[in-house]
Amino acid sequence: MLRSTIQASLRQGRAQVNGRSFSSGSAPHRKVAVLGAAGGIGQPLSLLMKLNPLVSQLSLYDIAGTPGVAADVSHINTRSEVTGYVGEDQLGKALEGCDIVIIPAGVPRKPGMTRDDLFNINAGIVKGLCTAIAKYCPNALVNMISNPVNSTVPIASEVFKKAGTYDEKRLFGVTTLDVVRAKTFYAGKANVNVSEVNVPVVGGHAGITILPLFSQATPTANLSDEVLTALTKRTQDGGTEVVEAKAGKGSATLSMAYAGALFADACLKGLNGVPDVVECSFVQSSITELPFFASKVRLGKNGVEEVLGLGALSDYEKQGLEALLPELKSSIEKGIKFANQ
Ligand SMILES: NC(=O)c1ccc[n+]([C@@H]2O[C@H](COP(=O)([O-])OP(=O)(O)OC[C@H]3O[C@@H](n4cnc5c(N)ncnc54)[C@H](O)[C@@H]3O)[C@@H](O)[C@H]2O)c1
Ligand SMILES: O=C(O)C[C@H](O)C(=O)O
Repeated sequence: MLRSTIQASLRQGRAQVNGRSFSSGSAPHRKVAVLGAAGGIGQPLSLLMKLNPLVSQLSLYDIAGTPGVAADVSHINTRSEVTGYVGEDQLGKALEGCDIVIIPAGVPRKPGMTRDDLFNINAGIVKGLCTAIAKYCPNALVNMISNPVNSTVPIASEVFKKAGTYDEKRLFGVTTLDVVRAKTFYAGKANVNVSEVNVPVVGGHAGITILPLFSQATPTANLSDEVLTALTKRTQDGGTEVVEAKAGKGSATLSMAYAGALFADACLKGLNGVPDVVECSFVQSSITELPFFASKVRLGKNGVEEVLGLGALSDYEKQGLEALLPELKSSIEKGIKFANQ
């Protein structure tokens, strides 16, 4: 995964693509943009994308502060060329020719807020950025990090539909942090090596809409119902745990940058033809009655290659699925309505 790719890059300047090893210079050209690159997530995410040998051009955009971030990151002796863009006038140049656009632009939560409380500010930011994506890089894969993801992804889809550029295979809500948390918390309770753990997390990205499927976790462990309930709640409240610990100074940034870099790396591998790249993501879906849903997704040369089903659920998980559908439905509808106002 990302860690081994980075290690390979640092040691040898080589990248693995589709089972073949390229020197960094001969891996396919890939331009990646980070929108919101000077922020709490944006800065460490820009650093991690600079370390990824699959990226040849790294475009860092924000409304302020990007020249400094770009100058700093650009001194790292890895493959990609870094350019900073600041202000709306430069957004087009930042986006032109992008293969992947990662969006962590927008305000984070403070204690006592829900992700939906961010809607009023972030919905407009996302709408503006997606309008520009439709114009300047309509074929890019979009990795949406800005909250509330359950609404910002539907907003993006409507903006792209209106522009005539919507391709459901290319739009992703980034839910990787939920998977990262579920793996970490599970490994602690199951007493297994965290690097070997896999746990699908489905649904959406807010409170009870986050549904970790610990019944499918590997390596298997015989955990009591009480422990499984506690693990589920901790995963659902992981973001709030960080918001409260930061006490008014924002939400998860470092773990999110890690998760965002993992997901972008998976998208790059898919684009480059690496087989069997599977990650959970909030995408257009028909596996439930809702138009968007997070589940395992197989990534390929055009983005989403296959949305995988939920698999067998425990009774507890079935109840969780029933309980999350109304909230997720209303968040999706809120995003769609906003985009069409
Ligand atoms: N999907 C997830 O799992 C996840 C995890 C953590 C945080 N988030 C979300 O990510 C977002 C960013 O969080 P953060 O901690 O980095 O916030 P931050 O305030 O530290 O950074 C946000 C950045 O966005 C920039 N920005 C604002 N408007 C912009 C615009 N129109 N164009 C480009 N850039 C713009 C700001 O200048 C700032 O640099 C929040 O909405 C947060 O809730 C999502
Ligand atoms: O919790 C938040 O507001 C940020 C993010 O969605 C997270 O899960 O950490």
